Amino acid sequence: MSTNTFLPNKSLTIITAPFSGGQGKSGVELGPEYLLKAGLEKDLQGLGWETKVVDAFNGKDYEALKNDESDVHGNCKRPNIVGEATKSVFEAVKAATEAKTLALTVGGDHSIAIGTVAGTLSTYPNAGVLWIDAHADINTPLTTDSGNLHGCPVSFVMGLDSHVCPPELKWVPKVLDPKKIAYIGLRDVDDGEKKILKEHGITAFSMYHVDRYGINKVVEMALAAIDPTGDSPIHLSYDVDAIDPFFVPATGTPVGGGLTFREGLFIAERVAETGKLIAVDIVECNPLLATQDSHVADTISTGAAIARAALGETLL
Ligand SMILES: NC(=[NH2+])NCCC[C@H](N)C(=O)O
Ligand SMILES: [Mn+2]
Ligand SMILES: [Mn+2]
Repeated sequence: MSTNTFLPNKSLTIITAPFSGGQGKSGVELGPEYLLKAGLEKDLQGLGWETKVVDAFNGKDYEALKNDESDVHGNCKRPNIVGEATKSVFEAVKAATEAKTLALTVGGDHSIAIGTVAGTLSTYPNAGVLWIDAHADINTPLTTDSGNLHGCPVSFVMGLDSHVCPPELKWVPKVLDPKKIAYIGLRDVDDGEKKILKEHGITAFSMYHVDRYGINKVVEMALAAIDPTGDSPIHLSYDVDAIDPFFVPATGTPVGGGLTFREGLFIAERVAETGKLIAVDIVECNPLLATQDSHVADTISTGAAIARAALGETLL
């Protein structure tokens, strides 16, 4: 029995997506390995979930392909491997959700959410997306300054500036309605992204709003925005850099002034409580960016704690 509206059983597919091609730094592909080594699967079984681990890439190693200098299209870096890897992630999430299991995808950088969000929406077209992040990740091939595709996943699933979409990403279904996403934790949003958020009327709560209203009110407002009628499944896409670098130091694009550890966990706890969560992404843990040993343990244990909270761990 499950207390989840959309799942007949507490059945979970853990999808590993060891991918770093959405940005330049090595190490974020080790996220899944570190989280699993820390006991994530056992912990989730302990919460009553029947688990299965699936490698989205079937053993294919994208790291060796990362240095191909010809893999560029306009401003976008490595569209070829991002296109291929995210397509595999899409298939894995689609299969997991179609099989009526909850899809927990462990990254990897946030570009993999091109595949996770598209996969979720293919099974549940009216799903709402909660995007927890310091960044909006809604740059398009035209607005991106860095060229890193982990800064662009939301724009691809929305189909923004699709006339300049790299050929390798043309497979991405343009399925995300701007009304069906809400952000929490923003504090480093590029000018072009601010314009997009405004133009499309996208619900976005920055750290200012967290301070202004408190995390509880912000989560309520975010949930109400993506699911006004109360019957949408929820996809939680969680970039660990939403949480302050004091707690999560080992991540590629840390930004100060973030969520506290408790605020970060509360979001996951509250989403679990809705009984409507059908997919989770945990991304951007990069153990190689630690400058002291405790940084790895802090970052990985926070990522694991978010996953456990989202899957029903409570304090009492
Ligand atoms: N998933 C992330 N950590 N994204 C960071 C993106 C940073 C910046 N806005 C960019 O587009 O490059
Ligand atoms: Mn981020
Ligand atoms: Mn992100």
